[in-house]
Amino acid sequence: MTDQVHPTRRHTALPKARTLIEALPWLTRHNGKTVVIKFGGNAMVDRELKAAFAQDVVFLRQAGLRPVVVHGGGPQISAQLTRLGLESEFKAGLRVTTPETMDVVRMVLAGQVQRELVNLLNRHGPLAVGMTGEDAHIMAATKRYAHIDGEAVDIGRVGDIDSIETGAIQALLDDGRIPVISSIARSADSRAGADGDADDGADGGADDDGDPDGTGVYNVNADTAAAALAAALGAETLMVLTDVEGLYADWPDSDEVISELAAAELELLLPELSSGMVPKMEGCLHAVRNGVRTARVLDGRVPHSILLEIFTDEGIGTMVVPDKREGEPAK
Ligand SMILES: Nc1ncnc2c1ncn2[C@@H]1O[C@H](COP(=O)(O)OP(=O)(O)O)[C@@H](O)[C@H]1O
Ligand SMILES: CC(=O)N[C@@H](CCC(=O)OP(=O)(O)O)C(=O)O
Repeated sequence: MTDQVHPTRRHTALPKARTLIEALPWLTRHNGKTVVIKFGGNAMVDRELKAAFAQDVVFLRQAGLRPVVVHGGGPQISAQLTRLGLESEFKAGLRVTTPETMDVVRMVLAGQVQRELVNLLNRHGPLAVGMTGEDAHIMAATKRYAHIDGEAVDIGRVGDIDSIETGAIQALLDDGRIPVISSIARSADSRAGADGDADDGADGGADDDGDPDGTGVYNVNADTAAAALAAALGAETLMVLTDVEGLYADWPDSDEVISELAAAELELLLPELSSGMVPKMEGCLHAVRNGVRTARVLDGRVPHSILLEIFTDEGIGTMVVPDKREGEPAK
């Protein structure tokens, strides 16, 4: 019998076959499971990287998972504010959001960043559908304060997730689509037929949050939104793609990445964290404490970081796992 495959071709194809086989346990374990992927604005370095991200997400979908994308866009919002001659100010990692800033946040997240990701995903088929948390009442929020030195500081129309309605997202997933969600929420106080105000409307639409138009929308940090969504959807995994390799043990003095930590360990570490890592790690903690099996912080600047995570036995970045209950066997 003659050999059907040329020996050289067989030689080069073998490592590819091995790589695919290596991913089999991960793919089998995650088959039919929901994975929430947060793509941070800082990780969206260039179009090529964003296209590679889109390929990875489509790969997961074609491999039988239910991926949901939540995107950020902090640097993109800041750039647009600068173009408009407006300042960017952050407190405890959260953007101080005036009504004017809120308009820009909404415009950039829903009109620019989300559109680009939907466009890149849909090059692979009619898969992605973009929505904000306002759509179909997906996310409702209440006013969030920045906690600085034990004080609650007013940072405008920044919201904390109050409730999530997963119906629209589940319907899209059931239909084989990839939901792409912008982290904007309606006010939990806004009622059908009301003016979106938490107050009685006697001030002509303004409320205590500085929302003169009474639109009743909140700017939610994208890490916070992704974590809340992962928990509400009962996701298997939350992947947070950012612009560092993971959580550094002693940032900025050292770049030693913490590869794994349990929820209780992370809780102890939280007060020492700064800037963008605060909402990120708070989000990971929230996710694993609310049913998500693992939360990972990955370096989104590395092309195909999602696939690398899957195809690397020990994984990459920082993994947060739930606390092991006494008597529970190791997983
Ligand atoms: N302990 C830490 N480990 C890693 N990064 C940290 C740490 N503390 C603060 N950071 C900062 O957090 C940033 C990531 O958060 P952020 O800028 O909000 O990113 P993204 O846009 O992806 O959400 C890093 O670039 C780094 O400057
Ligand atoms: C309240 C708050 O800070 N909202 C963020 C929303 C976008 C975001 O979180 O984007 P990244 O993930 O790229 O940081 C902001 O206005 O920048």
